[in-house]
Amino acid sequence: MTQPTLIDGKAIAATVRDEIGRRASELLASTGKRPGLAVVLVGEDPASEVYVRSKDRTANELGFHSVKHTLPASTGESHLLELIGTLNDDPDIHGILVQLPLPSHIDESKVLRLIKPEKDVDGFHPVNVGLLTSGEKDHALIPCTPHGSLILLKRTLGSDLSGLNAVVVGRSNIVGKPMASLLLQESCTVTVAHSRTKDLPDVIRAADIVVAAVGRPEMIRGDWIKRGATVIDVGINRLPAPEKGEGKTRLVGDVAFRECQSHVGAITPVPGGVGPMTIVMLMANTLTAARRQLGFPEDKPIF
Ligand SMILES: Nc1nc2c(c(=O)[nH]1)N[C@@H](CN(C=O)c1ccc(C(=O)N[C@@H](CCC(=O)O)C(=O)O)cc1)CN2
Ligand SMILES: [Mg+2]
Repeated sequence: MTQPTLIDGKAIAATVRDEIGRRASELLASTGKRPGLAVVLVGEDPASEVYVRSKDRTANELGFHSVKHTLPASTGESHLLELIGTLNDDPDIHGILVQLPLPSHIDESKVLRLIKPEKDVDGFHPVNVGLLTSGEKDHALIPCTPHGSLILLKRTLGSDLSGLNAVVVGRSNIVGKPMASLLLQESCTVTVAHSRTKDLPDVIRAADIVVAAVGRPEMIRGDWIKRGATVIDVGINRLPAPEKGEGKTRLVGDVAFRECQSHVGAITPVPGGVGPMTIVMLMANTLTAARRQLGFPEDKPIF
């Protein structure tokens, strides 16, 4: 049994992060300014708290100006909108991120639409979505998880993905749809599969590239994946793990990892695959946003 290539998201994220650090230092030397990031968390979801802490810490480690706004779950929508307005007007803040999900009494799309598109480092504003889907991605801010996933694919398969059959499983605004747009722009033949797709195993069996973003633990079985395919598992599902002790949990992806090992070409682990890329691409977007706002846009996108 040949071992598949394990796509090491942690190691690849570290190289991207080094490059961001270098470019942030250059920016500081030429403008006296640091990229500024504001991260907003509403509520006490433990996973969101971990992600927000990690974003704030990474920004600080890179020498960015970083502010964290932690608001109680009872925060009213108008209060959150007011905070976004203040951050939109703050010249030291180049990137604004509102951690999702928001509490159910807040209209998520209303909040995301208020963020200035040039500060929308999540790439969720309709202006950025439009730029990405209309083939103007060099002027957009691209959602972090799909952008990071594309970098993992290119580091694994090389920069030319044209003609490959890609199946994206999941049609969310934050992963599935932007991932499909990115792969289409790489001239892949793209299929977006979802909960209503007929004969899902057979659809996936045709794929050279599988991007799994369904949010259902190990839903995609090993025998659905063709020999030699590259698998990007975006799923992060926390399951009880009593074998590790009382109350303990373990993380699994959307793909049954062990069933794939005998025949896939390359696969991302969970954890340690796509997750670390999400955080680092947020830093890349913050740097890009800062350069544009300070009048130093890159000649071409950094990544
Ligand atoms: N505003 C946003 N909200 C959310 C996003 C997003 O991109 N923007 N994505 C997810 C959560 N997320 C970042 O916010 C995120 C998820 C996972 C990881 C990560 O590094 N995962 C690790 C495992 C971590 C663990 O042990 O729990 C890994 O996969 O190795 C980073 C960021 C939803 N919300
Ligand atoms: Mg994400």
